[in-house]
Amino acid sequence: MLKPFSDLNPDNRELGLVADNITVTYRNGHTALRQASFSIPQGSITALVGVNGSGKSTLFKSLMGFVPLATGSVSILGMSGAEALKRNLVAYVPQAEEVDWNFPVLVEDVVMMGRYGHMGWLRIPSRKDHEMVQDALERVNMADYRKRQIGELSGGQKKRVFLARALAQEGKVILLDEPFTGVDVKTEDQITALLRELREEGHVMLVSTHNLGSVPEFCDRTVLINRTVLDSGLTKDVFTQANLEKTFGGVLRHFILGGSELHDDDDSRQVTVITDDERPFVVYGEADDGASEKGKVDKPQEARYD
Ligand SMILES: Nc1ncnc2c1ncn2[C@@H]1O[C@H](COP(=O)(O)OP(=O)(O)OP(=O)(O)O)[C@@H](O)[C@H]1O
Repeated sequence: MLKPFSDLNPDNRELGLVADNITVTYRNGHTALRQASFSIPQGSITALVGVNGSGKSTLFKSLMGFVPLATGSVSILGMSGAEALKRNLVAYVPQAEEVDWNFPVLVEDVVMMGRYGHMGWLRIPSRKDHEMVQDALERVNMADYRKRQIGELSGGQKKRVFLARALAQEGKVILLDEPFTGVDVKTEDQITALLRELREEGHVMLVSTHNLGSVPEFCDRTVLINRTVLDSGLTKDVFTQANLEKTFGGVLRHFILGGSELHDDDDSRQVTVITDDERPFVVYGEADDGASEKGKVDKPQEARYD
């Protein structure tokens, strides 16, 4: 079990993650994020949603201190971003493409890397470090794989190992860059169940995803991004059809099923399927009904491309 937030100043327990007016310009002069601001409280899961190249990974890198800020600041659990990173409070689960899977390292060694910040400079693991690694692997159901080479695992298993590394680190803020890409539905469900548990324990999670259908299912908050923050807040307020169309523009696939394709009577209701090519976001109701039922479908069949 992870430690409670007892080591934090009691005045700061409510504060989660605040990005205030942050701008990131890469060395080639490209500004990937401009004046982006949002805030999320503790005990929440926030979806980070935007098209390819909209700056999601750049935002994660700026929160991790991997790229410098041209403007603005980051505050984490009431302290500066730099202080929170120094105190090992922020854990990062990278995109699969960012990891060199040919590097010969065992699963348990990857998870032990999460403990480095808790060890002395000789990096000799203590009994507690070994216990934390074992607990973390058990929590993601990967304990049986701990002596396996990381490169030999499936995509979903690798994701779970990196999630275990974040747990072993005891990060209070966990940044997950596309944790569901290349993952089957069972693993996705396991990961979302774990994220829900971590939310109950008060963690702050920011999850980038193209899996639009899963956002209303488990993310209580949403940040919409396209080189800046377009909107942020509670998912029920922000994750609307109109906002998604604004965020994705023409990139999104958009199907509408209605009339005789859906009903054998004169029912006027229709199903709107919005997809970024992973699991779609489905809106059911009258044509202009913003308060429609929302859910997921695995595969839109016989859909008319709109
Ligand atoms: N190291 C870099 N140097 C210069 N430009 C970069 C660098 N990394 C990313 N970019 C550019 O910044 C923009 C944002 O990229 P980023 O990787 O943050 O997008 P993303 O939203 O994570 O995309 P995806 O959904 O494809 O993962 C893109 O135009 C990208 O080409």
